[in-house]
Amino acid sequence: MAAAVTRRSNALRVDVPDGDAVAVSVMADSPVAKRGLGAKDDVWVAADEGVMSGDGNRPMLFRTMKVKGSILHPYRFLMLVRLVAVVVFFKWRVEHKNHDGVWLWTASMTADAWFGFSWLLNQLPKLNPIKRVPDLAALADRYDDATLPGIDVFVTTVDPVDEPVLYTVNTILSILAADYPVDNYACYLSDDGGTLVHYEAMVHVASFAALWVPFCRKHCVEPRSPESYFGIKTHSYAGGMAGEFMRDRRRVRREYKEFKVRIDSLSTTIRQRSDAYNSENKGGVSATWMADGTQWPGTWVEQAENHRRGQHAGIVQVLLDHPSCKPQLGSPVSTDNPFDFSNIDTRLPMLVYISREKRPGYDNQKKAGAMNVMLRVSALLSNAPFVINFDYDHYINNSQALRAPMCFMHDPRDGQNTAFVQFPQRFDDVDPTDRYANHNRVFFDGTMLALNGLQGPTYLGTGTMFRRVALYGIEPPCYRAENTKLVRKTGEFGYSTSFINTAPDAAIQDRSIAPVLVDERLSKDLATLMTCAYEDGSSWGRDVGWVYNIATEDVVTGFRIHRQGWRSMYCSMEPAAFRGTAPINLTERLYQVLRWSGGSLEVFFSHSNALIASRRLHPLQRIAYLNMSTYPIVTVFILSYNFFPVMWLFSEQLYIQRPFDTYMAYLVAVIAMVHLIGMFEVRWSGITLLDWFRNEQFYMIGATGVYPTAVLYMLLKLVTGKGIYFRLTSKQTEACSNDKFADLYTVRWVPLLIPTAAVIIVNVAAVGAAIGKAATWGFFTDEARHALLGMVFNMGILVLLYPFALGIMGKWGKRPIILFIVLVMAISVVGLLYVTLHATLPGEWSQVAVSLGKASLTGPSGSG
Ligand SMILES: O=c1ccn([C@@H]2O[C@H](COP(=O)(O)OP(=O)(O)O[C@H]3O[C@H](CO)[C@@H](O)[C@H](O)[C@H]3O)[C@@H](O)[C@H]2O)c(=O)[nH]1
Ligand SMILES: [Mn+2]
Repeated sequence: MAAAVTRRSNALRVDVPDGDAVAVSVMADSPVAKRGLGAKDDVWVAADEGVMSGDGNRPMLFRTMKVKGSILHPYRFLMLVRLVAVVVFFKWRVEHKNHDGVWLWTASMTADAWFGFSWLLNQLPKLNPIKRVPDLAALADRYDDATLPGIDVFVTTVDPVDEPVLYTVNTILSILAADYPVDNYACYLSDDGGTLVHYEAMVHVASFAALWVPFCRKHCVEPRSPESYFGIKTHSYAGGMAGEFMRDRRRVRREYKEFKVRIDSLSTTIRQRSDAYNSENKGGVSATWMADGTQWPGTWVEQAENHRRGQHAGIVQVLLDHPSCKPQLGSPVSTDNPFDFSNIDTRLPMLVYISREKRPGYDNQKKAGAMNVMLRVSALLSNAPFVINFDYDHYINNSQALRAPMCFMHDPRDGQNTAFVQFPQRFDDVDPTDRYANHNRVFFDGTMLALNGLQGPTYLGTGTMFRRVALYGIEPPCYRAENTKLVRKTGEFGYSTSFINTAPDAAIQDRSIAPVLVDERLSKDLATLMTCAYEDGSSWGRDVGWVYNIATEDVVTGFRIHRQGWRSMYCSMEPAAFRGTAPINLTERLYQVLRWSGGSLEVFFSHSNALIASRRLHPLQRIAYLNMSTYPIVTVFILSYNFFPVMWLFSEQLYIQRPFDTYMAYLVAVIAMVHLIGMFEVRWSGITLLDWFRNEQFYMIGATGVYPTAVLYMLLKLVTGKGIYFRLTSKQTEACSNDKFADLYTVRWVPLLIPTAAVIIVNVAAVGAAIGKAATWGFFTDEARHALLGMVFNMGILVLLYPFALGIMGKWGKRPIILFIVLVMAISVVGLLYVTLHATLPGEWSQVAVSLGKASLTGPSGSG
């Protein structure tokens, strides 16, 4: 297998222009081989790792990189400078209290204090970014395939329509074809919808995999999700059988097309079959029938008692048995087999379909609940010491990806105390300019590398490998007494002794998977573990497994693990380990951010508040979690500032702070410094300026509409005690239509869009009013200058909200010029209106403002 690890450098490049015609050209170097370890880097340098810890002959399995001094030192220095500047600014403001507008002054002082504080929370954890690169060659030297530990792979899905089955089957195929010893991992699909569609899709997957997986192995195909693989026009080919490769590829492609047709028609097939059975069996219920003529135990097409979404039995089906430990070579070419797999191991890893029991009256706890059931069920079937989880739409993009986390878990330095390895999330099918910052690079390449230098990245929900015992709530070895019991109190893990008995084995980190026989007793045990009632009175959802009652189960589950003193690692690898899809529709994207921000606040008001965590939490990690659970609050102040220009419409001049010019100078300085620091972050995280700018824009969009909603929800929850209902993020609903980005141009109006739209209107009006004022007073007066300075602020907001404006224009958004024309027209109308109204009713005008806010109005003479 070492051949797969050290790739050949003499690769063939196969161009597939169109259809089945394939052209091959020889390339000097495969791009895959070039990237990775040896690449020269002008930002990251190897950290001095001193003398190797642990026993001298265990090699280090990953390399640590830090930001080189010439970037890091000025970056840190700037943070300090800004801190001082903010303090000085604050002091100055206190010394220059605005006596004739005290309320406004006090409010803005409070806002600025919060801005300063939250900036500090956000900035402090970024003092020491660290990148870690797994060394797969070192891992291969140390562990041959037989000694690599077992892995249970979990995939979750709910609805075959909202979460298109095609994504799920590709995810599963990429897992089955991964480059990891096939008898040492198992793949589980949890289907929370309990539909026959998913089950039969898995039956088809199991049979198509018998072709797809050997094909991938034979020709070292990458990536191993067929949809992405066949979507790529150019392939680097690392094998020596170009001609055969092209023939095989063409055939597999044809088979894949047929496979897709079968998948697409599943719901029709099932409906037709069921109709046929149901008409035979007149008078009975309208059941949904399986291919073998039995009734499907899950949900039915025509929902019925015990067969509906929230009410059905639990199901476990082993679709592919655990393979034997000896390779099974395929057969050579023959009349009915066009593929030569005679040198290829054709075994497939274990594949299991699960749908947990659903009963009315039980909160199913969404993804967290599903994960916990998988954790228990897999314990009886494979009980691997490591588990990795994926959302239905996140496939393995780099077939080596399952090996990489082992470099961290088995490293002599802190491997034993590493609870999970998080990978960055990368996305396909995002519009080229990434209008809604779906790639989230600032977060994945900035924030996470910063945490990596502390106690480790947070758990992000998908693409994460866990140590099973860490999920069981066990403490890390560094804080664990020699013979700690795995189960601390009776009932903690629930009442199944079969399950509890698996725990000690799960703790053996080198354990491989031993096949089990699913007999009647085991089936009964599995059924018990899947019931809703199983968790009653146990610690599941709190101290054991994925954490419940928080809209974002991921951050809080990671937090519980960090709180116990475990660390985590962020794994950077090229090509990206996994890839997924992201919602490119504005409304869907906002709902996603709403869930994240609402979930964050819920964490703050729960027993998972970072302030009360034990001392095992790294001090800066604590600050990071504090930041993560309070960041939406800032919206209260941002929104107030954004609506503040309303005052400018009515008053001639209104000062938050005087002297106004000094105030502006300070303001510009502290804001500029934030962005200067941001530029350093752009530099060390390696993102583009566009990534950074999109992030700024989307932050403002979130802060005007989503975060306020999240804060409101949180207040409601605190008052009423009722949790938040968050719906599933549906992605790429138009995946099958001709326009790949059609979703970008669909507007779905929801109340969530209103506040941001209002902010846009207010600020457009304010720009108009500013121009109107300047025109009334003459452009070169002090007053006009102030009005125009304010206008810069309005324009800034509008630039940040630009993607939102495009979004609500729907398909008109394809022609941004329309937006500019509307903008200019709106500004002119308001400007003209101001001039005319000012000329006719100047007196009452100011009265309105006075009554509105008891604000101080400075007469034309009162400039600052
Ligand atoms: O009752 C449920 C609801 C969801 N899911 C699965 O959970 C995953 C998350 O999906 P979704 O709820 O749509 O959230 P996303 O916004 O797509 O996901 C991001 O945000 C979530 C919450 O922070 C994380 O759990 C995810 O891993 C992360 O990718 C999907 O695979 C779903 O199939 C279930 O299994 N059961
Ligand atoms: Mn997802």
